[in-house]
Amino acid sequence: MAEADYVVVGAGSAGCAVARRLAERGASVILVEAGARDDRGPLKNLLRIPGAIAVVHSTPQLKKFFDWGYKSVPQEHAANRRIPQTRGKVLGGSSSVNGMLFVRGNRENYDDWADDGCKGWSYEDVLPAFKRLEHWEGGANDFRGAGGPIRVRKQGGLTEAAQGFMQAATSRLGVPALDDYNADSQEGIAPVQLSADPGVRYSSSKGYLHDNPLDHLVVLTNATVSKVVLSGSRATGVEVIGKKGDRRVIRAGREVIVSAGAFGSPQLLMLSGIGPAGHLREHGIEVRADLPVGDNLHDHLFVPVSFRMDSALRRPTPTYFARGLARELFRPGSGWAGGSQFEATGFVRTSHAGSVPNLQLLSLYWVYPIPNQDSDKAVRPPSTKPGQSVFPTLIYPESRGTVRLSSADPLAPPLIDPAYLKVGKDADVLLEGIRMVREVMDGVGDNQGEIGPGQQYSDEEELRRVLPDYVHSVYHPVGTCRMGSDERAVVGPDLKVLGIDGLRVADASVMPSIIGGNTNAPSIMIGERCADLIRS
Ligand SMILES: Cc1cc2nc3c(=O)[nH]c(=O)nc-3n(C[C@H](O)[C@H](O)[C@H](O)COP(=O)(O)OP(=O)(O)OC[C@H]3O[C@@H](n4cnc5c(N)ncnc54)[C@H](O)[C@@H]3O)c2cc1C
Repeated sequence: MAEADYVVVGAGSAGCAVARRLAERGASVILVEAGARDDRGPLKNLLRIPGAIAVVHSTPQLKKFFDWGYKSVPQEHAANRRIPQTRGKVLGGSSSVNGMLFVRGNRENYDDWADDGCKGWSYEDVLPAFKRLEHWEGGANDFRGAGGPIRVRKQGGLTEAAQGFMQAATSRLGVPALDDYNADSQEGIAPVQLSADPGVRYSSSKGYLHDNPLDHLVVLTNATVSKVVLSGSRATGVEVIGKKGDRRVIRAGREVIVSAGAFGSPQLLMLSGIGPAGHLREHGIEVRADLPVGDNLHDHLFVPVSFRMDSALRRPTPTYFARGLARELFRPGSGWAGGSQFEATGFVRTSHAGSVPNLQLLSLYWVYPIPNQDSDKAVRPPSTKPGQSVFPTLIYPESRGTVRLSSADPLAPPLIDPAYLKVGKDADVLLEGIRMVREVMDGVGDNQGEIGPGQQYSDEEELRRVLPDYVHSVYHPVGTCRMGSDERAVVGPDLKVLGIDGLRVADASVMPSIIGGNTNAPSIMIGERCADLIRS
């Protein structure tokens, strides 16, 4: 029987960081991942070349190799849509398939966590981990780190369309042009920062596993953990199902760390008897700890507002993409596919903002499918001519949903209900965001008019009526194994599962409330912090 000091479940953003940092201290570690390797095989370039990810996401035949394939349950307040819940199922997890935007969030987010029962997670507490995980192209300073595993740089070569958006947003919204939104203040507009080198995605697996491999960090792929093995109230290992359906147990001498993500972690805890007692009994699962696992699911939402602009340059056609990718294969980092499709971002205030900006704006050289990506009737791409989209993004949703088991079968997908737009204020913020984007982009550069949602929806009430069809998930689910100190908590501030020894959760699922920005860097930070906590 295989055994290690620590068994880490899930080689995603957080899991790679925890496993690496524990192994660096000399501990034996087995990292168990349900997906395949990302550094071998004929498809590896699709994950390495930054711009290739757009091809993966728009080609179902390719996406199925790297994605769990989840969809939400029908969303009552979002036109009953089953909205895709894309999650990386590959080494690196979602950091291998994401948009590479590197954003820490607002410093107040972490102070709020600390005030909400998460002692040790204030901004001052988490800053050292954020600095340690990165290699920032600008070098180390009071806020940024150098020499860490994840390379971070600004997107270069911005199109004129993006520059026009940035200038108009700063002047019309009265916010500063920022040099670094991951430094002292987030409020303003700036080029995006990417977890990438020119031509190379810096997923968690690339930074923590492949760049400087450690012999005593054993990585198992194509191995799905079906439950945490408990002896009384102590976790002693995990049960793993191999590619051919074979089952075996891997023992953990010291601890099991679950880093299976905001859907995988609650599902695995529930399969192991840790979750809402009534729900577990419905599925015939013996209750080991009655905890609110799977509650508090929340996610960011955006609405693409797209404009026809020749200055956005890129053409969403297969030939254009094939040429761009071919060029990257021979000269990495030399063309548009060596970077991201996202160009600029910003954090601004709607009338609903409290003490921090509550709307993220994101620009990319791309026109989005209309009305959405999951509709059978979607027009994709709506134009083969160049265009720019600006996303007003709801970063502090008030709606809360759940993750539940559909079955006690560990290979069955969980029931994911983000309850999008359940709280009316979430729609109000998005509608105001659309209005702001239209004001910013009015007459900018060579803007030839709005393609989507379209000027036919200029009336506010009309736009409110169709909004449920136009919202997209940013794929930032969090909160389902909430960290805290009260009855809402699943893990304590030390990330230990309450009532169970030798078991921690470390990934986006522990966030008590979502941060104001993209969630990859914070998830890696949680992995780093978990390793710190185990040491102390
Ligand atoms: C399409 C997309 C675009 C995104 N764009 C951005 C972006 O540009 N910037 C940003 O900051 N964030 C982005 N995100 C979000 C960000 O990537 C995630 O928040 C982050 O990766 C979450 O990290 P995690 O460690 O919680 O989970 P994950 O990285 O998802 O890792 C979980 C891992 O656990 C594995 N796993 C699950 N269950 C089991 C099991 N039972 N047994 C074994 N292994 C298991 C999974 O296969 C996966 O590898 C995006 C996400 C997606 C999907």
